[in-house]
Amino acid sequence: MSLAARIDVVRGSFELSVDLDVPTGTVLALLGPNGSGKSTVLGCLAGLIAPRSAEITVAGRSLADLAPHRRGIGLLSQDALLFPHLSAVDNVAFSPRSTGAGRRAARDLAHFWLAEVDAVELADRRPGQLSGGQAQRVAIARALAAQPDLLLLDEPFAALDVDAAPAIRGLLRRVLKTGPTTVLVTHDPLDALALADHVAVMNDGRVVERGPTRDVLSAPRTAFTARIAGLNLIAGTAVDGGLRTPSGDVVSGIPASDVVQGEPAVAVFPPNAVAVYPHDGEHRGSPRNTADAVVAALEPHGPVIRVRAEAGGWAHGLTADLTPAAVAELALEPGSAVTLSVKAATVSVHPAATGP
Ligand SMILES: Nc1ncnc2c1ncn2[C@@H]1O[C@H](COP(=O)(O)OP(=O)(O)OP(=O)(O)O)[C@@H](O)[C@H]1O
Repeated sequence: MSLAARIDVVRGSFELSVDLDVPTGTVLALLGPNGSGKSTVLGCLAGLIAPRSAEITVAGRSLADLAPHRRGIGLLSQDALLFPHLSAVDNVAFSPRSTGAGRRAARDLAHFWLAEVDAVELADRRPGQLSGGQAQRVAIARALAAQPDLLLLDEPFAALDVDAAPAIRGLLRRVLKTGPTTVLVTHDPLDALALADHVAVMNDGRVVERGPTRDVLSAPRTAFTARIAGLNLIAGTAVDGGLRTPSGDVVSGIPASDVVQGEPAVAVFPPNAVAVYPHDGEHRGSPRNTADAVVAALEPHGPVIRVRAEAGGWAHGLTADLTPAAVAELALEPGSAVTLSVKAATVSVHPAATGP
């Protein structure tokens, strides 16, 4: 059941215009910052937000003029939204019942889906007796028991605590392998990497980059996507063995096979590929990928400290991940003068995006 959608929406001063194609049985992640329009897209697909104009087809069936409950769409949001007065199994049985299944058949189906999400032992509990993670398991079973043609997931881990989220992510990964065509809204690139075949990166109501998840997130072609993916990105023009920035610096790296010299290109590397030295001139020996900079900010980032640098040339805005011990040893603080060094072997060079 493939999805093809072209959606135009106006909400106050916000205008959104996107088109999406999701092949049968695959997962598309809509990735983007707050307010980029991800939930608006889901709301239009589900029929909960009226677009200015929209063409939405699932398996060739046009949905745009159908009421929400006639669209064959399952929606899972951050909150499980179970019926509080029904047991878990009756919550799951509700959708097959409402599409005409007999009581017995609906219960059998509900037990099957509760087993699929490792929640059989929760069958007789009311939602008030479930943890957030348990309730979300039941909600996933309920969404899948309806056998939707299209499944919409709206930040399904956002309301879970850090211990529960990985288990539910793993569970969804398992059930979506053979599951319906799915659109997942998230602002977390990890969710996209774990669950989605393709990703569409949204900013300000537009898709700014799209493609296979791994390709987009490991080799972003726009600064915007690089920031979301947590990577450093330098734009310029491809030259032999790297790229030349607008200020004339050459950044050495390993060009991808589709890079054409003289064409716009981007150099991409992770923050842990950036070495930081005291600014003593010692490391100037390397002819390229070394730059003087000033520490602009230091922020904890999981187990490491992310250092953001300011510089006059190509190194402006770079981030480097250091251990707390290294930050202490270098006595880094905002304003510290440093030298940054990026090994060419860690820098990949790709063609720059030419548009969404
Ligand atoms: N009911 C509304 N009326 C007018 N504008 C709205 C309404 N709801 C949302 N918006 C605006 O639409 C834009 C997109 O919001 P949307 O919720 O789709 O973004 P999002 O990418 O899902 O963000 P988040 O990650 O914060 O959920 C925002 O600028 C928001 O202010």
